[in-house]
Amino acid sequence: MATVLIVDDDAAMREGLAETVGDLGHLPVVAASGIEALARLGAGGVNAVLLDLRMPGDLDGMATLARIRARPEAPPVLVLTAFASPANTIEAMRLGAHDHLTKPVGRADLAAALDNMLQRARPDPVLERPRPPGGLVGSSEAMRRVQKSIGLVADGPATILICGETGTGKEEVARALHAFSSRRERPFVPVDCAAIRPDLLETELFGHARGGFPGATADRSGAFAQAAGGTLFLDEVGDMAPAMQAKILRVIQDRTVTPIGGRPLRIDVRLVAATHRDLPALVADGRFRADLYYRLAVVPISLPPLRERLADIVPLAEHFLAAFGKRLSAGAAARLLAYPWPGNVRELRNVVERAAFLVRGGMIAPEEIDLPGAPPTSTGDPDQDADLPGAVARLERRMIEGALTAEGGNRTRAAKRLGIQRQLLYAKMERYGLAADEATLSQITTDHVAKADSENGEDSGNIDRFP
Ligand SMILES: Nc1ncnc2c1ncn2[C@@H]1O[C@H](COP(=O)(O)OP(=O)(O)OP(=O)(O)O)[C@@H](O)[C@H]1O
Repeated sequence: MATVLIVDDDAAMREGLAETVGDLGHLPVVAASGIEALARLGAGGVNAVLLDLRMPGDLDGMATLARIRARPEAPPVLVLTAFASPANTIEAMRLGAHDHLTKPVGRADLAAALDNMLQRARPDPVLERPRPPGGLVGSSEAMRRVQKSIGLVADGPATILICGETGTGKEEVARALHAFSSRRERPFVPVDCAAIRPDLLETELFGHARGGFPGATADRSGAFAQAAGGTLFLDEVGDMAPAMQAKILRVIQDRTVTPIGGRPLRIDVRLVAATHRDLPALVADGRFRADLYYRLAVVPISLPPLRERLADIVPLAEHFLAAFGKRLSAGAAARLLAYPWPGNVRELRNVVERAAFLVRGGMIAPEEIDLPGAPPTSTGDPDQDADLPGAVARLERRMIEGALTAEGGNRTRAAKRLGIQRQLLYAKMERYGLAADEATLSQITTDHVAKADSENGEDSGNIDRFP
């Protein structure tokens, strides 16, 4: 049995969590604020902490997390929030959170997280001022995994390899790695290795000395020197010619670069590389050096294509439209959800920005979304749209929202009402961005559901207690 400190300013949530922690065989102790939590920790004996992020007062959840993790022998901290954002996910992981879960947290998820955190604690607290918010939009499971990885590795020295189809946001991830690292005040220098002629790439990366080759009339610093103290982003590294691959490998091994015709310089640069190619396949074909691959892929981060993270489509579109002060209609959102996005986020951005430029009103209608191969069809009433996948997606989303509302947020009963398995309901909620839909779910309180559950005599092992 472990002693688990629950820190939440919401009494109902605190008590609901305490009950579940007790049911799971542990001893819950509660604190209503960060100050109270620190005082309780000072008394000793706490094995793990469940921490709400959004708390009033000077010591909010993030500051409390930093203070807890700065303690000697800090217990592991699981962050729970109804307001997950890319920035607070990355920041919490960077500050040493064991994990970052969005409320509602199901009993099974809580049990698994507690088991896991009680088995191993992460040391190495990092105490620094808050970071700028990242530009990485997305709350799909895949994107949250990426955000957590960024938080875990941003401050370290490891070389990162980001893989993903074109337009999935690899450069955006590289920028977030830099923005959340201790190097953020220093330059972030991107170099697109595929866009620069092979014979010019060496100068571009390493620079040259005056007279280093005919026509070199002055010294020129390369990208490695320009990124000193910061991050060098080598995009499309899979397109690099073999000779250049050998040179980059040498730079990584020796931590020095030699400008053409110049003397070796020691460098302090964090290297982040990206490719849309299948590098292991290129290695197998002998077209990419295996030794360089292993040096680059110390920490691999994989970005799935947008069609596999449907929950990100509407938030991304809204994010791009917000710059124009415009919004998506439900019908337009349904059309975006039904399209496969071969060009990924870049294509989505182009499509919605084109609509924003061309539409005078504040709301983008379905027929104003111009998608390749899908003739715009609408009478203006979303229900009259002729595109079947869009209409089906819209109906499905509406039915799920209706069932969740009717069942007070209880997913087990909502799934029953809809006649589908609970797992399928979860998948669909994720797909339509309903899992993170605060408006729908965060208003439903713990005791409301706990009461409904007890009235219905549900098996508590199957019930999500924290809607
Ligand atoms: N998660 C995200 N949040 C906000 N904007 C994003 C996100 N992902 C991608 N974008 C935007 O989509 C566009 C394409 O992203 P990016 O250039 O990072 O993709 P990429 O994978 O590096 O593309 P390529 O393979 O062509 O180099 C950019 O305008 C970027 O700002």
